[in-house]
Amino acid sequence: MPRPSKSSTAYRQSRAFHPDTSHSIETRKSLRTLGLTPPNVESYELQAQRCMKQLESKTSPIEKYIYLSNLRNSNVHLFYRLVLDNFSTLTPLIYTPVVGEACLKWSEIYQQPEGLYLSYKDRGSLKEIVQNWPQQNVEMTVVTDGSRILGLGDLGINGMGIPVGKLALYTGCAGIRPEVTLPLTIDLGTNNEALLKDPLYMGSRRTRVSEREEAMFLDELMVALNEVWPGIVVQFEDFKNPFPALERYQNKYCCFNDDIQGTGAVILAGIIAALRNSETPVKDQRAVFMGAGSAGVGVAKQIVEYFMKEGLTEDEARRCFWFVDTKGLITNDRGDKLAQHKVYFSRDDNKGQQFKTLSEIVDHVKPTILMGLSTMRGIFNESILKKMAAMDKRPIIFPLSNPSSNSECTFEEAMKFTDGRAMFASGSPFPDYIHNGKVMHASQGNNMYVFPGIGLGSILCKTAHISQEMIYTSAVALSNTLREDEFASGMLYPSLDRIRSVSIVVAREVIREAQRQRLDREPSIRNLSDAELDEWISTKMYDPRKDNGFPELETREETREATAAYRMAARL
Ligand SMILES: NC(=O)C1=CN([C@@H]2O[C@H](COP(=O)(O)OP(=O)(O)OC[C@H]3O[C@@H](n4cnc5c(N)ncnc54)[C@H](O)[C@@H]3O)[C@@H](O)[C@H]2O)C=CC1
Ligand SMILES: CC(=O)C(=O)O
Ligand SMILES: [Mg+2]
Repeated sequence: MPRPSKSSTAYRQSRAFHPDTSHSIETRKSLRTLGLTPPNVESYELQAQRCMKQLESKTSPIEKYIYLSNLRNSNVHLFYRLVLDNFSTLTPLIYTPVVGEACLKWSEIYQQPEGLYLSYKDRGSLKEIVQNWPQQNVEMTVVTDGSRILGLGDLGINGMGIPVGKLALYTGCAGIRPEVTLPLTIDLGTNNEALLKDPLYMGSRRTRVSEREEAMFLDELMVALNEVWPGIVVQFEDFKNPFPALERYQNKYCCFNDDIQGTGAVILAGIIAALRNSETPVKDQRAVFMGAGSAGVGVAKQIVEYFMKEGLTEDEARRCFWFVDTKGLITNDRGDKLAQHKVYFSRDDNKGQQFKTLSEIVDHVKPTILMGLSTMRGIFNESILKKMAAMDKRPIIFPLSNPSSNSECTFEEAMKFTDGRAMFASGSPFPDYIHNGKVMHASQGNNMYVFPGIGLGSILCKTAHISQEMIYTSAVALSNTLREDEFASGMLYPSLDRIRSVSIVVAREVIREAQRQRLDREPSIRNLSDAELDEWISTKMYDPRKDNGFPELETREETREATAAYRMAARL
């Protein structure tokens, strides 16, 4: 992941160069931007103060989202510096939950493309269109078909907010340079009636293509991306049915599915931490999963792997899980044809009984772990939470659906109805809650803790593909970053304020696993110690605190070239 060289090409490729009030007079002179900004040279602190004031003046979350999008598009370095310095405050505005609202309103709030759109009617020419992207070098893309955006359903191309938000976190959390990231939305139609009728909707006005047509489209896309940018890391995001693509591509290209694998890894890390506080041994854990989709199954499979490492056979591990979907508990004799991904966890020990409601299922299973990946706000109601608290001293309760409006319960509900005993993690952030005079902090079990490090590690070691072992390793690495003081205060994940150092550890361990499996193609880092590797990784990370858009240049020729390029990029 090379930093842009000081040459003009790289600078022409940088996304958002605008005259910046932090540029020195010398820089302004050499850029010939003197006079194009107010005269004072400002410190970052002053710029940040103004930005935060403007942000605070916006009264609704969506207005704050729009403000921050405009800032990212007009002064990328200032935006990322602000994000890094105010991570916990700004992440909910650029990612979940507010990105959910942004996607719902995308047709109305649209101001700029934000990424690349490829339509079904473009098939046969995907490579040509991909080459229209103005950056020459792209190393990381997040692609969605918009068919399952968070828990909000099929939003068609309005799902673009998700690749944009995820890639902003790649830059914020893992220092992947913004100009090498590509938000990508494929427009394969939508089955969302309201969108099809909305005159402002900007996607194809057709229902979704068939699974087979989508598969063929993705085949062409993967070839196109890899021909234009060999080795590009592809993150699949928010596909309604993501399993076939993952199976087809995971050993062929450098790619992974965030909802299955990233979520699996991050929740495993939370479970590893929670089990340290549980009095129930691993072999006696019983997990009820509300929701049997890509995330639910991805999470459970990852935990099965962990339980096996803890000494259980695969069958013993698999039997610790009970899955619930819209039709109730998933059993072999329920009478419907199960989707392929549900078969592995389907129960055969229900003795002909069928269980429909979560309440019945909780009574039947007596779970120690309750996972929510169902998009069903409030399904972990007072009665369910009280049952969990009655059965276990420290019940593990993870309402993971996004955005907050879809969460199976809130932090407050979980604390109130379990008398503050639940070990809790949610997909979207929840405010602190005071229970019996003690401030309780909600852990956020969101894949944002791992995908940036997985992507960074994969890019840096130039892995041939992203193996399941690399994903599993990322979970263990994340769990190892939780400090004892954090754990003692009830947190299951490290503080988001040190997400960059967490991402370095995740990236390092991902690289180590790629090296063990000989998937890596960066021999120069094979013999580094962990400390040296961490240092090397950190030198490769974009740091907006050190980069305000224009480098110190050594020669007159470099300055002349970079100036010309800068002016072109800024359309000056
Ligand atoms: N915390 C995190 O990092 C992540 C959270 N998620 C969230 O998890 C949720 C699910 O995502 P996916 O599994 O990818 O979606 P999906 O569409 O593949 O699966 C949803 C599952 O929920 C079940 N479901 C829906 N309504 C139900 C009801 N009334 N009763 C019982 N089950 C019901 C469906 O049958 C399906 O099995 C979404 O809200 C998503 O935002 C997804 C990935 C990561
Ligand atoms: C976080 C995430 O990937 C989701 O909710 O889909
Ligand atoms: Mg997702």
